Formats: sequence, structure tokens, C-alpha cells
Amino acid sequence: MSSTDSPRGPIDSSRVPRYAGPATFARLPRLDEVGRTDVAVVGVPFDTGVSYRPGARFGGNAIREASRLLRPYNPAQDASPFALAQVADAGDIAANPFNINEAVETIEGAADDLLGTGARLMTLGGDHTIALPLLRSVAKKHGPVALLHFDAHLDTWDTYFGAEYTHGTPFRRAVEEGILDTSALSHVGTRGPLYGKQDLTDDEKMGFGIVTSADVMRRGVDEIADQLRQRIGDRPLYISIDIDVLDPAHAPGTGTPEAGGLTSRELLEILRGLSSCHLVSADLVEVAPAYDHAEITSVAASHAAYELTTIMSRQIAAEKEAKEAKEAEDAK
Ligand SMILES: N=C(N)NCCCC(=O)O
Ligand SMILES: [Zn+2]
Ligand SMILES: [Zn+2]
Repeated sequence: MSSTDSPRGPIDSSRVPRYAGPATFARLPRLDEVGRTDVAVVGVPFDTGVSYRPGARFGGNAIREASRLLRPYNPAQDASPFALAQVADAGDIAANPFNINEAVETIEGAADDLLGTGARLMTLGGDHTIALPLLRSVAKKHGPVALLHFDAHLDTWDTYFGAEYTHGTPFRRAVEEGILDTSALSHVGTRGPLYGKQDLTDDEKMGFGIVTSADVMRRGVDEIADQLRQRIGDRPLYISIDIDVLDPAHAPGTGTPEAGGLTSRELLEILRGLSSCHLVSADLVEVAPAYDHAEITSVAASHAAYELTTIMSRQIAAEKEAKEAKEAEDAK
């Protein structure tokens, strides 16, 4: 797509029923149909890093199926995300299910390739292990990034059964590797039993601030979004959403459910409150459709991914506009 072409949007659901044909995210074109894209929605069907119920390898395709019902205008952010920027479905990264270390390398390499084209990533997992290679790749491009991590869990544990790369450990590895900006790390929606109090002490030492699920309920979404925005400032931001941040009533289809979580409404509202942040890429992980009912979880996930792509598209459009205005000014 040259800068003068307008983005190719989703299949028109008033012409082709939205349940017809193979599912891409939001019925958007595939990357090979558009050549290049501003936002690449990419699947990572990998769940060898889980500590409990498996099945998140099927999450990306479940989210794509559920996303058939998304519409092109997002009133909550007053934006048509797929008209403001090219958003395309880049298919899946083929990661080895029998070798976690190799899978982590493959994911990092594939993310490098996509980011190298200038695209931002909206990754659909997969289990939370995949956040580490994605962050490595993003940090190569932007330097250490601010991290906003929506999850019931800390995911800063050290090892499971001696394994370093698991869905409970990506953010400890990322801090150790120096790929996160430790002045702007937040967990949101944390709750549930831990192994010991030390888990919290370790997490704090790494630089994380915690907004618990109960904090969201007591203080409300606007105040929480304000606090997060202030902490993040204008740093390049990566958002990682583990769908188990939602209460099991709102997201039963996941591998390690914990009672007392956010509602999908709270999650979506907090995300909308972050629309001014410099979001460089995001992931949405841990949707395990085998435990889902009536697509409850994958519908919630598709809407969260829609808000994230809207934030990215608005910024891409604003950046393009600013660049064009500067070029016009310079040409005078
Ligand atoms: N990232 C997710 N979903 N879960 C981590 C839970 C790790 C544990 O079993 O203690
Ligand atoms: Zn979790
Ligand atoms: Zn997680």
C-alpha cells in the first residue's frame, strides 16, 4: 500500500454474510492480499508452556471466528480503525510444539520479520510464554518498553519443573534481559492465591506496580486508567492481555481461571482510557476454547483486540498526518 492508497478494509457484511468464508481477524484481508500492513494481526498457536489446562494453541482461531461480528466503526474511540490504517491478518507463526526453546526462537524471528516491515503487532496467542520472544523483538526496535500486563497472575515466577520458559515466567525473564523499562511496569487485575508472600516482594523488586482486581472494583476504571497513563507517560508501550484477567464468568475458556476477576466491560473501558498512550504492539493470550461456552471468552477477546487495534490505527493515522504536515511545511 502506498501512502496515497486507502487501506483495504474488511469484507462488507451487508454483501457477504459474516458467517461465510474462512475467518480472518475482523474479516480483514490477509497480509499476502495487501502486500504490507500498518498493523499485523498474527496468531501464535503454541501452548507447550502451560502449567494447568492446555488448549490455548486453538485460541487465535477461536478469536478470529468470534471476531466475524466486529463492525468497522468503533464509537467508544470515535474511530474507524480499518480505514485509518491498514490492518491485515498475517496468519500464524508455526512454532515447534515439542521444543519450547526452539519455539521461542521461531516466534522472535517471525516477530522481527513483521516488525521489520514497519508494522505493529497485534498477536493472538497461544499461552503467555509467547510474550517473552515478542518483547525481545519489540525491544530490539524500540529499546526497553513500558509494560502494561493485564492478568490474574504475576507471571514473574522463576521456573516450573526447572523450565525457564513457561507461561508463568515470561516477565521475570524479560526483566532479567533488560528489555523492559522498569520505571513503567504494571500488572492490572492481579488476584488469587500465590505460592508465598515472597512472590510479591520479588515482583516489586523487579519494578512492578500492582493494580489488583479489587482495586479496579473499588476505585473505578477512570481513576485506574488515569493512574496508568501517568505512569506510562510517552514511553513506547507494550500491552499484554491474559484473558484470565477477566472473571471466569466473563472468560471461562482459559487454562488457569481465578475467581473474582474483572468484567469484560471494565477491561474494555480501561483500554479505551489508554488511547493516548504510544502503543507499539500488543498481545492477547490464554484463550482456550475447549473450556469456553457460547464463545463468551473469544467474543471478549475479539473486542479487547479490536480496542487495541483501534488505539494503534489512530496513532498511525495521527503520525502520518503529522509527517505529511511537516513535509508540506518543509517544501514551502
Ligand atoms: N499465565 C497464566 N495464565 N498463568 C500462570 C499460572 C502459573 C501457575 O500455574 O502458577
Ligand atoms: Zn493468567
Ligand atoms: Zn499470564
